[in-house]
Amino acid sequence: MKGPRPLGVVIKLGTSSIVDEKTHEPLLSILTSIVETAVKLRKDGHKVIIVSSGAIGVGLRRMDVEKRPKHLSKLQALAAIGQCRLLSLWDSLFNHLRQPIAQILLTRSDIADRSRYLNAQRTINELLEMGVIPIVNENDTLAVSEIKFGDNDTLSAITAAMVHADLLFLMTDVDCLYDKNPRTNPDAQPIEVVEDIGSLVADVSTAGSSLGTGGMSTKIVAARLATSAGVTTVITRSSSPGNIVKIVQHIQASRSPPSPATKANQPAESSTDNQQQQQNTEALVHATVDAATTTTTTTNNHSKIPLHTRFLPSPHPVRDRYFWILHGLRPHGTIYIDQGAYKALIGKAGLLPVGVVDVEGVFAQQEAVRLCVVDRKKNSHNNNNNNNNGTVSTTTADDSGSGKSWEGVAHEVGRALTNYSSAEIARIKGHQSTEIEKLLGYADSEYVAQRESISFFAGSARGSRPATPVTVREVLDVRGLGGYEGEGAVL
Ligand SMILES: N[C@@H](CCC(=O)OP(=O)(O)O)C(=O)O
Repeated sequence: MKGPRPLGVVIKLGTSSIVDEKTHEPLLSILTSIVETAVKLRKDGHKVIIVSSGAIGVGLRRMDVEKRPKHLSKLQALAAIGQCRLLSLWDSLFNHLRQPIAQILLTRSDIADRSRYLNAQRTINELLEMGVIPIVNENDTLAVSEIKFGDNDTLSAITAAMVHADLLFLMTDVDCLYDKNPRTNPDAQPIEVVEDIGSLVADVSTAGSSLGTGGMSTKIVAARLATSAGVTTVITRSSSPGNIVKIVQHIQASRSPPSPATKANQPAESSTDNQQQQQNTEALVHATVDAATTTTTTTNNHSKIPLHTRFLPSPHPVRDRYFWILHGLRPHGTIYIDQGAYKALIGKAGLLPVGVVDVEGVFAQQEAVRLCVVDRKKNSHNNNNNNNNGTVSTTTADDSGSGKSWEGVAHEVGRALTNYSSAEIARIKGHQSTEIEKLLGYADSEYVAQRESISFFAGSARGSRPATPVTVREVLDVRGLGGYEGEGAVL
C-alpha cells in the first residue's frame, strides 16, 4: 500500500536556539538532536532544508569577543569567521550519520534579481533531489541594510515559498502562541491552529534575543508570507527538536483541513511541563484573536502531540512569479487606483491609465510599485485640459492643500511591475489609453501594468479587506519585508 506523500520541510533555527546567549558556545546537544531529527525526516522520505542563524554568535566565541559590536564591518567580519565554523560544525555532526549538506548564502538582491532567484531555486531543488540537506543563511558579509532580509524568519519563509515546501518550522523558545501573555495570565491558552492568519491580531511584544534580530513578531510576518504561498507554518519550541518528527507525522496524518470539532492539535504531554515552559517564555507573547472561529485553543492533555501553533496555508496560494513580484522585489513607489480599476483587475484586466488616481515615488519602467486602492477620489476639480499644442495636461486642484487627488483611506492590495515610469504615469493618469501617445509622444502599451505583472496579497484579489482598518504604512509593516521599509535592521 502507498504511504503518505513525502513532504518538503524547512526548519528555521534562530541564533538563540543554537548558541548560548551568555557564553556564545554552540548548544551541542540541541544541534545533535536537530541533526538526528533531520536525518530521521530524510529516512522517512521527506526533503529537508535548514535555515540556520548563528554565524555572528559563533564568530563572537571564536574571537573571544564578549559583546556584539555595533559597527557593521565588525559584524560582517565576525559573520564571515562564524559562518565558516558554523558550517563545519553542522558538517561534522551530519557526517557522523553520513548525511551530506550544502551551504547556501543569500542576500535580498539575489532574491530581487529574477535570474538569480531562479538559479537559487534550481540549485536548492537539485540538492534536494540528490538527497542533500541545504543549510541556508543570509550572506551577512555582503548584506548591508538596503539588501538585508534583517531576520532569518523572513529568509526561511521566502526559501520555503521558493521551493514550494509543505511545512515551515519556526523554532523558538516558547511552545506556541498564547491568547494572552502567559507570564502574567496563568489562564493563558495556547493557540494551536490559526486558520486565517489575516484575522489574527497578535500583540507580540518581543524584541528577540540579544544575539539574533528576530522575535515573535518576525515569526508572524514569516508565517503570513509562507502561508500565503501555501506553506503550513509551525511555531514550536526549539529545545526539543525531536518534536518536529511527531508534528510532521501528525500533520501528515491529517492533511485535509480539520473539522471544527477536531481542528485543535492535541496539546502538550504534561501540564506541568506546560506551565514550566510558559514561565520560561522568551518574551511577552500574547495574541488576541478577533474571531473565535479563527483559532482553536484547547486545554485537553490526552495526546502525545507536542504543543505547537499551526498556521494553515492559504487555500488560494500565491506562488512563483506572483509571489516573487509581491515579496521578492523592493517597491520603489506607489500607484493609487480607483475602485473601478480594482474591480477590473480582479476581473483579470490590465491596469489602464484611466483608473490611476495618483502616483508617488520615483521609479523606472519595470520596477516594482505598491498598488493601493483609494476609498474615494477627491471631488474632482481635476481639469484635463487640451492645450493649444495638442498635448493634454492634468491639473489637480486640492482643497486640503495636501497635494493628493484622493481622500480617505488607501489599502495596499498588491504590487505591480509597470510599463511606464513614475514621471510618465503622472502625465497619463486619469486619461484614456488612446491619449497616451498624445501625452507622451509615444505609447509603449495601452496598460500602465499588464495583468500578469500584477500580484495581489492573499485575500485581496477576492475583495476582502484587511481584518482591521489599517493604514497603508501599517499594512506594509505587516505584509512587506522588514528591511525594505524604513531603516532596515542591522545585522
Ligand atoms: N544571519 C545572522 C543572524 C540573523 C538573525 O539574527 O536571525 P535570528 O537569530 O533568527 O533572529 C547570523 O547568522 O548570525
